[in-house]
Amino acid sequence: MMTIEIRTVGVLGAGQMGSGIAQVAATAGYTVKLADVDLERATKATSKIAAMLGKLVEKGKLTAEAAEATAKRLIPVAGIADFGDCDLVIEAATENVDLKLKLFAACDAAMKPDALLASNTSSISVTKLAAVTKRPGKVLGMHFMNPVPLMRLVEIVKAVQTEPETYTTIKEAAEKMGKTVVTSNDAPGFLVNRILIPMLCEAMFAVQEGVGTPEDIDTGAKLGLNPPMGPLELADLIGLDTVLAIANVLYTDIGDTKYRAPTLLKNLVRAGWVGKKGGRGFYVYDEKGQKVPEGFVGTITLNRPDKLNALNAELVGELHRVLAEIRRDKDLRALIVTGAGDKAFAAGADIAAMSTMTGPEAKAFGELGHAVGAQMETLAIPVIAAVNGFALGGGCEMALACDFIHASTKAKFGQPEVNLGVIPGFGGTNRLARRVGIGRARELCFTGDVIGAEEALRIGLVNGIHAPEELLGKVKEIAAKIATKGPLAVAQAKRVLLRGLDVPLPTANELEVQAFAALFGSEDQREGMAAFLGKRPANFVGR
Ligand SMILES: CC/C=C\C/C=C/C(=O)SCCNC(=O)CCNC(=O)[C@H](O)C(C)(C)COP(=O)(O)OP(=O)(O)OC[C@H]1O[C@@H](n2cnc3c(N)ncnc32)[C@H](O)[C@@H]1OP(=O)(O)O
Repeated sequence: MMTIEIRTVGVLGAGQMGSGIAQVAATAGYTVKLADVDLERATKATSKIAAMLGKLVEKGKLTAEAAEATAKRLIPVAGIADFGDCDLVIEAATENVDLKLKLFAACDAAMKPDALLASNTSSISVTKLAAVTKRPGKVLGMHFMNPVPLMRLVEIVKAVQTEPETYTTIKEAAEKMGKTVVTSNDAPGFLVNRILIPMLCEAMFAVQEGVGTPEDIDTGAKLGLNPPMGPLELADLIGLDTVLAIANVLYTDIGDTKYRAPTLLKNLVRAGWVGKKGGRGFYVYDEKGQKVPEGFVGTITLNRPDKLNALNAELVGELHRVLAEIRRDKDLRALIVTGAGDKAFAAGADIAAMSTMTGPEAKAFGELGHAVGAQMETLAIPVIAAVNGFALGGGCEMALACDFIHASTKAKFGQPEVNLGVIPGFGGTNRLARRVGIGRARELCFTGDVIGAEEALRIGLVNGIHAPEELLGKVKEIAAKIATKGPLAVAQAKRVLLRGLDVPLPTANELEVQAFAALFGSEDQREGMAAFLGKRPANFVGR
């Protein structure tokens, strides 16, 4: 039987995998039509690939001429309808069986009869995909590894219906793209994921059962077994949603409980912590995809949930002690303050305790709260409030003493002290006025009104609001991002921003100039600028 000669390759899906496949196919000399849900996405991905090629030129791995010719071979298209002249289409959409079946039927309808159709699926039955087409003999699996341009393997998966000529042609195409081919029959997980996914899940079971930390598990695997990355790092790179989808296919199709997904994996995916692409999985990543070192972000939890974390002398005193300890910790780069339970950050100073206080006792209590506020404001590291519920009275005041506030959508803020015949006593009146303006602060303090998260966002009391289950994760991401920056610079920015509030602008500007100059000559200033010029991420040490 005659087989088609491959000149034009269609790639469906312009995400990480599809873009990688388009890049290696174009580099191999094929004309590549790249499609996604719309032309805009395909065009964006094509530009990104061109930029990647540019980087290879800078690194001396590709000539400028070759990069230009490769980029010219990449054509973004509006959709599947543009695949009519393609000799081979490689589908690289999300790992979802219903979606892939739909896309396969649509590709089949749009493509010329003798063209070949491949799926980059990592687990879905290729036989099932072939069966929805009118060309089942011309269908097979072409499973590239991530990142496609760097990974040498392509796993070719033969559907039951795949004709030998289809296999041979695709194998040659994969080899032309610089890949080594292994061949698998159509079975759940094929060859690579049949081995890999249970291994990744086993590492997750070990975390779930408390056998070891993610760091120890990854280090143990790397140094003991010699793969380039640990199983949890790899799971984060693949995407935890993808790992879960494949684990579910293995479990459902093979029917053996040894393939079940760990609850921990399911929960991380439910939380939206899908790994590197989402900024958080087993590890936290900054916007450049760099892993943020653990231990740089601390969390204080106000922990008296049966009283909605109401602040009595014991709790405020403990807070004072812990903050003094944090001040001595040279490793911390950001601090989060939040409340225990799902109802309150802190519903105020403890009314029962205050109800019997004399004037001097109230003064001492107020001064303790002020001392805590001052500690938070003058720490060298940023303090972020993650307000997970009620932040009333003293609770709102504690949040205001933090550098900035993020809140859950069900958070409530207010200074309701006037209802009790008193006024804020932990710095709330003046900090609230500085945060939201004197008029709004007056209204809140005079009426005792309690406002919701949306209103708090609108008036600038909080910087962002998030679904309750996402709040802490989002705040940790922000703290983790700060932890990657120059600690001395962050500390100076915090100091100048705070002190600048209380002095005339010329004095504030003078403070800024002094702080700016003081940073020069520090290791971090030299490192930050050298890293930029060297086109590499900076590694700040806080000196
Ligand atoms: C020197 C002075 C220093 C600083 C000045 C600061 C002053 C203040 O902060 S004054 C307090 C301001 N806060 C308030 O007025 C809020 C009081 N709380 C409430 O209005 C409600 O609890 C709520 C609307 C926040 C929630 O209502 P609900 O969902 O119905 O919960 P409960 O009321 O049943 O609360 C559960 C539990 O927590 C106790 N609790 C709540 N807030 C406080 C508080 N501020 N002080 C002491 N205890 C508090 C509440 O009594 C319940 O306890 P029991 O289950 O034992 O009854």
